[in-house]
Amino acid sequence: MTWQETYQLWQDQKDMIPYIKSELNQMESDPDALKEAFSEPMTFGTAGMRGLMGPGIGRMNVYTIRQATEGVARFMDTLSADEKKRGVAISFDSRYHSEEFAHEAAMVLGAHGIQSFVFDDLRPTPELSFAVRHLNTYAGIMITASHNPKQYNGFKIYGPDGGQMPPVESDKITEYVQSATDLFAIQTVAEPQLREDGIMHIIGEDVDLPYLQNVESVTINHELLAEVAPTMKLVYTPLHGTGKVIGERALRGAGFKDFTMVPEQAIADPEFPTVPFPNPEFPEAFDLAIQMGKQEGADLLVATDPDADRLGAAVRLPNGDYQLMSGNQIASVLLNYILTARQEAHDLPANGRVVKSIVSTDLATKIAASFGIETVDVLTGFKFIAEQIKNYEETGDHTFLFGFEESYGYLIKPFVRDKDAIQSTVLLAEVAAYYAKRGMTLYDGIQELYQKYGYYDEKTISQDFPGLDGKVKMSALMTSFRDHKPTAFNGVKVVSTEDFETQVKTNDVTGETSNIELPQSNVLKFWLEDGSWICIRPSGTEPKIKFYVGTHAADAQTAAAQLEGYEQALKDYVEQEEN
Ligand SMILES: O=P([O-])(O)O[C@H]1O[C@H](COP(=O)(O)O)[C@@H](O)[C@H](O)[C@H]1O
Ligand SMILES: [Mg+2]
Repeated sequence: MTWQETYQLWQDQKDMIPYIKSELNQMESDPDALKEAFSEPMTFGTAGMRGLMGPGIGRMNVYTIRQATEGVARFMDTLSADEKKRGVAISFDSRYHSEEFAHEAAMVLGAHGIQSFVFDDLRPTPELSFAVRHLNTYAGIMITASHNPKQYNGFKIYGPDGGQMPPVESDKITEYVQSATDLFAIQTVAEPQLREDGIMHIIGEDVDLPYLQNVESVTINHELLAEVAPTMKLVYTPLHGTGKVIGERALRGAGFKDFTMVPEQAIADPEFPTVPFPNPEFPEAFDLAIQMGKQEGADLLVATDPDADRLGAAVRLPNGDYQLMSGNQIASVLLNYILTARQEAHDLPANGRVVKSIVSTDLATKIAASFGIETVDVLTGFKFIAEQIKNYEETGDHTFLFGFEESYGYLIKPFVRDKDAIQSTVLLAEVAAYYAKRGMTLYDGIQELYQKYGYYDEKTISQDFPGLDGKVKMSALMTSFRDHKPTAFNGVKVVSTEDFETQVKTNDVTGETSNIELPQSNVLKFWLEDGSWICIRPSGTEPKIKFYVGTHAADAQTAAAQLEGYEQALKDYVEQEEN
């Protein structure tokens, strides 16, 4: 079907939901938007299905939510009766239509006789992952577009282990989703009926409490907490999202009493009115927290994204200014603290493993190695970290110690199988307390690690490519990197290249090749003669290409200069290829 035919089909629908109908009418004057919305269906990317909201098969709306859930339901219809009976846990964030989409999903599942357990109000993504495990449901659905701009929404899908489904599973679901071709014929059962029949259940405090108990279990040094936590000054911002209730309770539970929430940002608001993007990766996310921190004299500022799986932090410097920490830095201090504590307690398993993505800092690998612990690199997407944990559990070969991604995602304990900004906030506050006791800040802590292991510096640069046209351009740029493969960056030779699409690693000096044992993905990683690396991949959650650079040196200035040189070389290359 051409996009025009699909569009016509939508226009011809007699009983379309009125607000979607009027949005459709408004789109008429914008042929580009129409083409984009009606050309290609939504697909599963790094973190489920995510896209702009609006009418069309390529947009997030009630009909595409019904279609995605119908896919899940058809898949569950193929399970054994016992498995199917376990049902699906559902949560949602503070975005426009999130609650509505969550309830639509329950109504579609209900039409298949599948039980749903829906949160009574917004809850974080990690709590949904926890709920799947705690309630022993067979799947989970989280309605969120995480930190994306307000026009977006998404559908994260979880398997029985509580992890986001890896490609093999999500491809299976996709087949079922695609089999539901008539979006307007998908059956739903009204909510009152579902509740009366005991098919739809509302959950809330009954999951909050055990989740918070588990969160408390990530704290390590209770003596230290009793001494330092009550007087440590913190500022917390949930950036208008789901962290507000749970985050506060988690911090209090760990003994942190002296903290303030940024009041404007403690209001769940789909407009995200106080930030350009509700993403702790962007320094602007900290503007209000910094103002408040200065008023309160706070030691530590923490920010979680709208679905509370990402965590950013800033620490007070002696001059009263605040220093933002990167995801890699936060992960490094957390990891070092965990390994040190476990070693001191003679509780560091020899088969322990740290799991991180291929675009995250090698400092972690170095820290872990100094404790005799191996680090495993996986593709971008926390689902791949969850997949490792599941494997370790099934085989008993390894013990999960810590997982993280540079994009502000960390997991300490596997009672959640996705990145968890709530448990990470609590442990990071404890680590801050530990340094405070030594007269240091978290920032001093990372400097100490650099002194010991070398200065690691990383940067992620994104270039936006919106629209259908953007997809073509991104693909052309990736092709350029393959066809006109750079041989050096800033005069430093490329010594090996990993192409995760062909799953081949090439030694560029000898020409030897070897296989990459990771799933296929459109990612390129160039390794340079000095141990630095440059990685390029289209984002799976936003219309952009991400360029990652990682380097290290014996001192901070050299590392920063190297990073700058590689960034410039990369920009020059892209500019040249684009012209
Ligand atoms: O957006 P979130 O917080 O759900 O996070 C999601 O997207 C991030 C960015 O992915 P990409 O680089 O493909 O855009 C991933 O690192 C993460 O694992 C995934 O859960
Ligand atoms: Mg998120």
